Amino acid sequence: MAGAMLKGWIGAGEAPGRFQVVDPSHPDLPPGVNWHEGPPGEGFGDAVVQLGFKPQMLGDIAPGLAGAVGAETTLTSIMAGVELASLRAAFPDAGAIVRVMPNMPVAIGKGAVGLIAEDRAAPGVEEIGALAGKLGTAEWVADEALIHVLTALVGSGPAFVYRYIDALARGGERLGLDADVSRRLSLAMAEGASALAAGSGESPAALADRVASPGGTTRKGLDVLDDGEALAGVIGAALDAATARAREMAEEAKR
Ligand SMILES: NC(=O)C1=CN([C@@H]2O[C@H](COP(=O)(O)OP(=O)(O)OC[C@H]3O[C@@H](n4cnc5c(N)ncnc54)[C@H](OP(=O)(O)O)[C@@H]3O)[C@@H](O)[C@H]2O)C=CC1
Ligand SMILES: O=C(O)[C@@H]1CCC=N1
Repeated sequence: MAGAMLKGWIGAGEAPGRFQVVDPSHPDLPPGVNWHEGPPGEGFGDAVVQLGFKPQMLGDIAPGLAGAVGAETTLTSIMAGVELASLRAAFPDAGAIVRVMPNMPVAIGKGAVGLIAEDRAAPGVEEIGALAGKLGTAEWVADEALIHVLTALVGSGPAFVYRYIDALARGGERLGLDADVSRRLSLAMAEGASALAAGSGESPAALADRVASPGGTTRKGLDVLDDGEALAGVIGAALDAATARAREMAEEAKR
């Protein structure tokens, strides 16, 4: 995920030399990005430090980093579940702390990013919002419980959309289309429908009705999706499950 953000920032015009990656194994990095095996001996100073490893690794990795994170350092974390209080406990000397919840489309500047800060007024926090804005659409929330929801909606969301597109493609194939043709057209349809909705003043719900010509094909299909709130029910249940897992991960990070 952190690599996708790096790609997004460089694609948005940020100089690769601005970025320093700290990772004991040497990852494949875009040309010009700097790599370090460990944190700088003199500390991170006034840099923005983003934690991009798995939440389950916090307990192992934080002790080796915390000494390099001082009051001038702005700390950000993209870890699902790990709450601000857990980050503060692991990095007691950090300056501002911000949680950033991105998703994979940040790599092409089309991300959706949720943010919450320990203190919105702290120095360095506005810069994090501006950096997130370069990756797509960024929104601050004030209640940390909502970051768990955004983890499901925004972070996991692309996977749910990919399942939907895959189901469309498989449906087309079942009805006789060549598999590759069905996949290409399903993707193009989903991309076009999203782009049109994003640029329209109308809600997706209203647009769905506009596609449905009276007595036509779309209404018949919508009737299936809407019957007993079938689609809303299943998507809602997926969001519930993913949000519940984020909350569970928050508890795990406190142990
Ligand atoms: N995948 C997604 O769409 C999203 C993920 N997230 C969050 O992003 C984080 C990463 O997830 P994801 O990218 O899926 O998982 P990955 O396993 O792909 O990424 C983990 C990263 O951590 C690095 N890493 C491992 N050990 C260390 C270490 N000791 N010090 C520094 N870096 C280390 C790995 O580097 P290497 O490969 O070189 O070992 C790798 O780049 C998680 O916290 C997740 O919750 C948030 C939103 C969306
Ligand atoms: O699946 C996960 O836990 C991470 C967080 C959101 C997307 N991927």
